[in-house]
Amino acid sequence: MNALAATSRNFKQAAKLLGLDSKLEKSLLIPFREIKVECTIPKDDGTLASFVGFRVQHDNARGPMKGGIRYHSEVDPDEVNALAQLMTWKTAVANIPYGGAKGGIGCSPGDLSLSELERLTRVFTQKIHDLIGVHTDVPAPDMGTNAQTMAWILDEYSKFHGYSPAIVTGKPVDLGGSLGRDAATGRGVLFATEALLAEYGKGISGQRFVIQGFGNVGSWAAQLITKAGGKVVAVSDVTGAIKHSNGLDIENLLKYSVKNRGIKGFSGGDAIDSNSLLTEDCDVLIPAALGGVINRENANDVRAKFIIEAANHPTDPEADEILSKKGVCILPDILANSGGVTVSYFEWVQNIQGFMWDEEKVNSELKTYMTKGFKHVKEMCKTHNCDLRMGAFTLGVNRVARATLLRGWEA
Ligand SMILES: NC(=O)C1=CN([C@@H]2O[C@H](COP(=O)(O)OP(=O)(O)OC[C@H]3O[C@@H](n4cnc5c(N)ncnc54)[C@H](O)[C@@H]3O)[C@@H](O)[C@H]2O)C=CC1
Ligand SMILES: O=C(O)CCC(=O)C(=O)O
Repeated sequence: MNALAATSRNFKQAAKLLGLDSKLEKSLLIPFREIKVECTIPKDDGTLASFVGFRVQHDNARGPMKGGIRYHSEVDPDEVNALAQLMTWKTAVANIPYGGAKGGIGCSPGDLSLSELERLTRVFTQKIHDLIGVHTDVPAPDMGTNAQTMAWILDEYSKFHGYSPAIVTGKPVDLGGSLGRDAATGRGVLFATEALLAEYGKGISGQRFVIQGFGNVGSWAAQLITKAGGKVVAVSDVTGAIKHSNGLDIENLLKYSVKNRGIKGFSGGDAIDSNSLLTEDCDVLIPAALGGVINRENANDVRAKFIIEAANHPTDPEADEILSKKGVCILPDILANSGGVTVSYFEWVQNIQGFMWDEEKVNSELKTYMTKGFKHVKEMCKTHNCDLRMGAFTLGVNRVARATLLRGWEA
């Protein structure tokens, strides 16, 4: 099932549980605005290369639209649409004053030089600068983009609108980025996992984790879980997968992967087939890369007892049903990975106030938001007698629906 069909299906199920009016349901599903732009750049060798960039602004009932920008070869309009919709429900679950948006450019960032990436980012910003804004739509990093990408957007946007650090979050600390944003999604994953395991009388310590993806989210999650006493027994990235039943040395794996642009060839474990990573024996599985990776093809073979969705929409609805029958507990993306956008919110607040927080305050506020989010989701599970995914969807959709009704429609 494609990402948009899957996300819309979850939304519709939540709308049904909430008894939403059908016209309101329809209006919440349709994106506010979909932008598609052509981005042509000269390559370093003088030839031209053309790419297509997207920004989908899904909903702004609760505040400025917010969401990352992805650079990946598989970026397509349906996927960006689904990811924008997920951002709307995610910001509502986190209870931060934002709506949802997402952007992307269909490209392979690993095949572009730094200066080509800079030109591409600047051209994309030129094409969308009058449709984003500090109080309308605030981009951030996602797969294939990082703090440097945000710095280029900030600089290009500021040429048109004057110096505007709050136009993006996840930017370098030297340009007004927040301390703790880099680690925030992984740290939020840790806090959410702790909250979930505590329900089962368990802690991080002693649990065996498998993590798919070793980029920003996966590598931070791995480091923080290890520090908290968990054992990361297998990891994969786009270059390969590696396993060590006594726990991988994450610090050395990170050093190796930075130096070698991937984990392939790391000698501190056994190489395994990337396709088998998700079905490795473990207590907790953390997909932290692409969407749709847990599906009807492999769901039956998943051996984890818990799945923490650090990636966006890693689990297909068909897999959801299979896993539920197997008794696997899934902490859904719109709660599990909301730490990133939550600290993005803290960054935006700091930029607007012109006052920087120390890292301790960022991390402790993040813990408060993640713990509250988990508690509110559990309350919705009780009210609607549903699983955590529907608990999170009903919480998010209900908050957005209430804001929409309160604002009303122009006569
Ligand atoms: N960066 C952030 O703050 C947030 C990211 N997310 C989600 O987390 C996921 C990961 O994002 P980032 O870590 O930021 O991206 P990233 O670009 O920093 O890292 C992505 C990782 O996934 C790996 N990967 C790509 N294809 C793979 C494959 N076929 N098999 C295994 N690994 C593969 C890459 O090698 C890399 O290690 C995405 O789904 C993103 O939407 C969600 C919330 C916030
Ligand atoms: O930090 C943000 O604004 C958005 C992060 C993001 O794209 C996501 O949560 O999927």
